Order: sequence, then C-alpha cells, then structure tokens
Amino acid sequence: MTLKNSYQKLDSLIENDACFAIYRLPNESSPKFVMQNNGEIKHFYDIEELEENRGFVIAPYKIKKETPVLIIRPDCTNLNDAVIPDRQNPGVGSERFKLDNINRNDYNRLFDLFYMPLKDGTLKKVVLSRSKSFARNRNFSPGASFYKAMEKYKNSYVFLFHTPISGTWLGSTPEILLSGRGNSWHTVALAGTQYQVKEKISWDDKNLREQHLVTSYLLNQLSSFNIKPEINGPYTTKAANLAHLKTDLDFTLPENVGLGKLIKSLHPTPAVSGLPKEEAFGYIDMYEGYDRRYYTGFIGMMNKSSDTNLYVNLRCMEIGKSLLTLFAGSGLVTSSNSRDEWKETEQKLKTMASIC
Ligand SMILES: C=C(O[C@H]1C=CC=C(C(=O)O)[C@@H]1O)C(=O)O
Repeated sequence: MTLKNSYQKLDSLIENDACFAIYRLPNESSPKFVMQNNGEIKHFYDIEELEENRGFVIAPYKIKKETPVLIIRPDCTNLNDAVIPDRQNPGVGSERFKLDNINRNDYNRLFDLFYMPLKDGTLKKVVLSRSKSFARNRNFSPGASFYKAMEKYKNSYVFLFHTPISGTWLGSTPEILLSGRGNSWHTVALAGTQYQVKEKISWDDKNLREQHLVTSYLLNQLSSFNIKPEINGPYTTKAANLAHLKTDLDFTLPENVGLGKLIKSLHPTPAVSGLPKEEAFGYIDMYEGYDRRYYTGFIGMMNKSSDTNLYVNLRCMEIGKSLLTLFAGSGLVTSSNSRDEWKETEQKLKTMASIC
C-alpha cells in the first residue's frame, strides 16, 4: 500500500464511521493499526473495569454519560485488510465547538480565578487549559496529517483514532501514563515547560516545583499499593518545539494489584489536573468553562498478557466535519503569571497546528 493509499483509506474509515486507531510508539518506524470490525464499541463508566480488557483504550479526562471509557476490540490489525463499513459518519464532533475561542482578556480573567485557590493555599497546583477552534480546510486529510506528525515528532507517541462515540482525534503526546508487561511497569512525572529551547537548558524554581509535585503525587499513589519504584530524574526531555522535565518511575507490580485499580489511582495526574487531587479536579470542573472530553484523558493499547502502552492525550486536536479544535494547558503554581502561561499554551497549540 502506498502512503497516499494509506491516508486515503484512513480518511475513508473516518468518513464511514469505523472504530479504529492507528498509533506509532516513540522512536519506532512503523505505525500499528487496530480496528473493530462489527458490533457496538464496548464502553463503561469505571476505569477499574479496564482490568480484564484487551484493546485500544480511549478514556476521557472526566467520565460522563457522553464521554465513557471506550475500548476498541482489535479484530483487524492490518490497515490493508480493513474493510470500510457501509455507513456514514454523522459528524459527532463537528458542531460541538463554536468559533468563540477565548482571547487574552478572557484568559487573564480565568487565570486570576485559578490563581485564587493557589494564593490562599487551598490548591498547591492547578492546570488551566483551553481549546482553540478554526474552520477545517477543504483539503485537510486526517490520514495525511497523521503521517506528517509521525515524520515530524519521532520521539512522541503519535495517534489518530475514530469511534462513533468519541469522534476523531489526532495527537502527538510525550507523556506516558503507564506502560509495561508482566510484572515490569513504568510511569513518568512530566511537567515544566520551556519553549525557547537552547543547547544548554537550566530550570527555574517554578518549573522544578511544578514537576516535583507530580513526582511526589505518583510516589504517593504507588506507595498506597506498597510499590516502591526505582527513580531516575528529573532530566530534560524534548517534545516537538518544547522541553519538559521528566522523572522515570520503574516498578514491579505486586500480584494482588489489578491494573484497572492502579490506573484509576494514577489518573488524572497533577500534570493535567492538580493537587490536592479531588479539590483541583472539582475546581477545574466548575470554573474552566469548557468540557475537556478526551483531552487530558488517556489512550493506547492495553493487553495484560503482552504490552500495555497508555499515554496521556496531550498536544491533540478533535477533528470535526467543519471545525478543527486544538487543546493545550499549563500547570499553575503560586509563582506563575498569566502572560507566561498564555504564551506556553500558544506554543503547545503549535504541535498540532503545524501539521494541519
Ligand atoms: C497539560 C499539558 O501539558 C502538561 C505536560 C507537560 C508539561 C506541562 C506544563 O508544563 O504545564 C503540563 O503539565 C498540555 O500540553 O496541554
């Protein structure tokens, strides 16, 4: 199959409302494909139910009736063999977002609102995010953009998926939520951002603190399962035009700990939500002003008996029939200011904007 045929086929699968995902693991050369051939896609409302499942997982930031956890059964794993279903994509995502993107002034107001609980000590960290929609160009091809992203972002996890429930999403994320096989597992604390990436990068206290909070959260969640990971970091890692701070946590999964329970306890990490966990989650839900849906959720193949690779859904966009919507957020701590955080989200939006 030529590259052109591959992306045309991916576009047809979307147009005909198939349940599929194509993804490329960091530093691998070829993508992997999974598609459910028939039947309704399995969906549920409790992350713990992932436990016994095998397939491509699509989990939202917040589970709701409209955004359940989805799992694509891997009936077909070769794009060449995929049969295009005989139905039409009604375009679930297309009219969801209007072109009323927030501007700098709206953002400043939101920043002030999100800064209040940091200032009075109710929250230690909170992630403020936004979406940005624009009209879809007539020539835009999701399939072609997937291959462009694969070429451009070699060390990220690049993905494109469509299901009738989630709509179509494309992204290139640097953040692992959980990966591993057997009893050997891995997670990362990824936070702190620089966008004028120089040869020699040094990190200020604001970024170090922001990232340290994620590491200590993960250690805390893991220790509730009696897991004591091997820690490596923090060190600088690059993702597209950005640099982040990263700490690797490697561990053995005790026999009595279910994967579903573990994932439920990790998600959402303070890299996308905040601390304390419940309070920050509630604050975002109340005041952020839009529904993140599958942005800052997690995605990827889950298979207890072979490899599991779950990534946080970042640097992504939702592809509607007439609109494309990009998403980006940044972690606020007491030393944050509105101007820098706005600029940081503008830079993060570029990861996807530059391959549209
Ligand atoms: C929430 C996002 O990034 C997270 C991951 C890395 C660095 C982040 C930061 O510096 O704020 C965020 O925690 C996003 O890209 O939308």
